[in-house]
Amino acid sequence: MQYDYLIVGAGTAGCVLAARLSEDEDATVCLIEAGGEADEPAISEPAMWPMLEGSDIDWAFKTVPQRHTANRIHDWARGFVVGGSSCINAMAHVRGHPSDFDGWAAAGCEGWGYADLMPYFIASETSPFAPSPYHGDQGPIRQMVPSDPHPLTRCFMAAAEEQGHVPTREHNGARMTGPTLNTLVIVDGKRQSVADAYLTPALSRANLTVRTGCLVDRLAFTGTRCSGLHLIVDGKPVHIEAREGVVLCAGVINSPAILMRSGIGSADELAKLGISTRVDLPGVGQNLQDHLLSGGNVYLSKDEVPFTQTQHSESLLYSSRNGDDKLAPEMVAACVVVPIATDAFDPPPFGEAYTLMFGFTHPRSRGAIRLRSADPTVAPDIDPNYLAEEYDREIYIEAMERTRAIGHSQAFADWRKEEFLPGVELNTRAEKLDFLQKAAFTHHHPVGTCRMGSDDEAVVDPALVVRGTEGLHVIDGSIIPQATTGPHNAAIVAMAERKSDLIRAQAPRTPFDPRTLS
Ligand SMILES: Cc1cc2nc3c(=O)[nH]c(=O)nc-3n(C[C@H](O)[C@H](O)[C@H](O)COP(=O)(O)OP(=O)(O)OC[C@H]3O[C@@H](n4cnc5c(N)ncnc54)[C@H](O)[C@@H]3O)c2cc1C
Repeated sequence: MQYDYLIVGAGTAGCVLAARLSEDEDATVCLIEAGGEADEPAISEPAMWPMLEGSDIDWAFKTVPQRHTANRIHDWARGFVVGGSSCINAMAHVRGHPSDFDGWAAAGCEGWGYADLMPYFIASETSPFAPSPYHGDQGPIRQMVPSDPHPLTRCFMAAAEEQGHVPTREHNGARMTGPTLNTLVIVDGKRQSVADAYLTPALSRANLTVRTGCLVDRLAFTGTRCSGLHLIVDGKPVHIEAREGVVLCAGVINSPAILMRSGIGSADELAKLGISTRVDLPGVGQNLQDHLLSGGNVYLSKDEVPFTQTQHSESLLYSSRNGDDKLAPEMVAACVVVPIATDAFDPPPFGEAYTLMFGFTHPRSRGAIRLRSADPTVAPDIDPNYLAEEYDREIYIEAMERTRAIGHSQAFADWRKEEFLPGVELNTRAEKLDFLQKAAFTHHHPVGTCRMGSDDEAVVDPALVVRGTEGLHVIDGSIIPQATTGPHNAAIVAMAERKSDLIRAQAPRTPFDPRTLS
């Protein structure tokens, strides 16, 4: 079997690539996915997303015990289905702060600054905020803002304002900082995955093939050129060839794992597993970083809490220490209309409590993905190294204190019966940290393990080609050099759009910064 392009992974990035590359009728494209079709009905029900964790469409990864979170093992969900993690995520559409992308560009990722990506953010969306220089109204990703917000959502935004946070119209426009309603990827009450938005409309093209149930083991090479893939299909090895190139879109855990199984990684580490080195690239799998949330600041409610009309979390508050929106906000808080706690605590029953979740946006701790075996069915070691850096611990404590102040505000007086978690005075720094170590959980935003850059440690260059190879591209959350302020789905879509232009040798869209208009 031979195609022009092989795309590994039908997740957020893979669906965009498959749709864009197959626009060229002369190019044959095969999209290869380990999971199955997205036929689980709960995928499209926005309120059901927490139930998808641990289900058949989740890879259900686990971290190694985390030294700085009470030696707890953290569950890491990742979509194992056409649509990937966009089928199981919380549907929040947050681009990130302009300085996130400008920081990447300044660090050697030429072409990936805010102005470079803005035309792609705009082209990828149909926004309720259009017309606006910040937004588009013709793109595949259709968004909404809750029209009848949950009563606790309204309280949260009023309480944040009471605490001095100036409201903002939306998170993806002129100012990110401040309480506002979440922009959500929900259409007519149903989740719109990136597969729904990009892949489904392209499926009738004769030059596009989607193969599900195919686990990519490793890459095939002719010299330094990546020329195909070795797959496992129904337990049997299958080889498939690429004339033009292979695009890895297998996500933050599996893209580096596939590279390492193919001999691209640290020569020393590969040798320990009996894998011969093709390219000695020690950066593969390194630079793992993730946003931590906390479950949390939980309150017992005076009245029964109504069930969500969307996905339980209709508002977000990004905030910074100095209130200056020119810099990326360091903290995030959200009002979730159900009780949320880790297994270190017994949460109150549904309907009787709500949660103010909080976290920090720019972790400095770095971890790694490491292969445990050359066998593709063995999950790698996942070590995010949570809270290893002092800055992360300090900002986490600050985020908790600021969020508790919001929770104790007058605006919540009609709902707040009592604080359930932490629920007691945490006086010393050690007490606060002890609580957070037990309450920490992932915000589901790991990135960084095939970092792009121009330096020797980078895995891909700014064209997103794996260093030391030809015809081998990576585009997914793994290439992000530093986490953005928000979740990453919107940024990965925009980056995948731009990468599609690069692969097709089309000139990238003209950079545009709407801030220069005001
Ligand atoms: C529970 C949860 C909630 C989240 N909430 C939000 C949110 O509200 N907003 C937001 O912006 N982001 C959110 N995210 C994060 C966001 O969904 C991800 O950052 C994004 O989808 C990642 O895209 P990707 O292309 O990097 O990888 P993925 O979408 O994970 O795609 C990778 C694909 O590759 C396939 N694959 C992997 N290995 C192989 C292999 N060896 N062979 C074949 N196929 C393979 C996988 O099955 C998968 O389909 C959330 C994530 C989760 C899990």
